[in-house]
Amino acid sequence: MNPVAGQTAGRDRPLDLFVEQLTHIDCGVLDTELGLIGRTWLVDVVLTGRRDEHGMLFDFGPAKREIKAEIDALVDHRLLVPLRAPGLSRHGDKLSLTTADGARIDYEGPETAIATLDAECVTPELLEDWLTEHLRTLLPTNIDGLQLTLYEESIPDAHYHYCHGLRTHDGNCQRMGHGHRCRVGVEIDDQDRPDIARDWAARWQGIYIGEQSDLATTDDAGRHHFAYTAPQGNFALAIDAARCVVLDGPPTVENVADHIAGELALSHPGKRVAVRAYEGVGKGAIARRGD
Ligand SMILES: Nc1nc2c(c(=O)[nH]1)N=C([C@H](O)[C@H](O)COP(=O)(O)OP(=O)(O)OP(=O)(O)O)CN2
Repeated sequence: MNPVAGQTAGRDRPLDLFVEQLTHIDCGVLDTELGLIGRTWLVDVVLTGRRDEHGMLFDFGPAKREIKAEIDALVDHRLLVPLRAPGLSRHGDKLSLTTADGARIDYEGPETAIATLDAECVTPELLEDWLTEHLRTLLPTNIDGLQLTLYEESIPDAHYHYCHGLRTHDGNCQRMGHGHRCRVGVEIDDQDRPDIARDWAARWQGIYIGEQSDLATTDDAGRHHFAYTAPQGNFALAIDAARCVVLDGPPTVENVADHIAGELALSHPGKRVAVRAYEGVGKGAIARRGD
């Protein structure tokens, strides 16, 4: 058979196009069991369809750009709210969650900072289905299948989850209550110390990192009330003070790394301390003391 004619005829055969780690979703999640928890999910995408006249299902350039942009717009740097979660109530911009252990979290933020889902609990599987429904309309007509897979970065050792908001950030990081799942590494006198990193990570599961100047008050129930106004709107959060770390400056990853290094320098006097803190996947800051 003429090979060119064969390729043209073969265009009717469906096949899959995949993009691994097309994007990362960094978000906060309200959860009846866990309270406010920072999450980072990697996203793989598989498209199923038939080749067009260029021999492609969907040019990687626009495919990656358009799908990532839509996922970012829908959930990245937002607080994900499962509207049927036990203990959750919503009045306008105000959300309140009483967790399974009786702690109460109050949150207020503009519509652009949250994503509401008709669910009791936010899971990667639920988000895969929800995002798939929203993304279908973007796809060219030669594509009839879309499969998203959300999963956590494989981190063999220490990692923690936190939420925060960077009031002065000109992008979506200004949204209070978005979060991350991050690895952390510690060296003392140039020796890797996974045991110390693990101890630190164990204390930082599900924390909120705030800035002192955004801490308006602490109430009689022991909750910190953070509040600020950023370009996207007014944000407020009331949450158990025991789940908060309050920094002198903005909760950037540089300041987080420096905070951990400072604490470790106090408990390891005379030693060289290095902390490698991540923010989500593949990026972060290294802070050193005692050099
Ligand atoms: N030097 C720093 N820059 C930024 C910090 C920081 O701590 N130090 N933090 C942020 C935000 O908190 C944000 O959560 C991280 O943003 P990023 O992952 O870059 O977000 P994007 O969605 O824009 O990037 P993608 O590559 O699309 O995931 C911002 N900057």
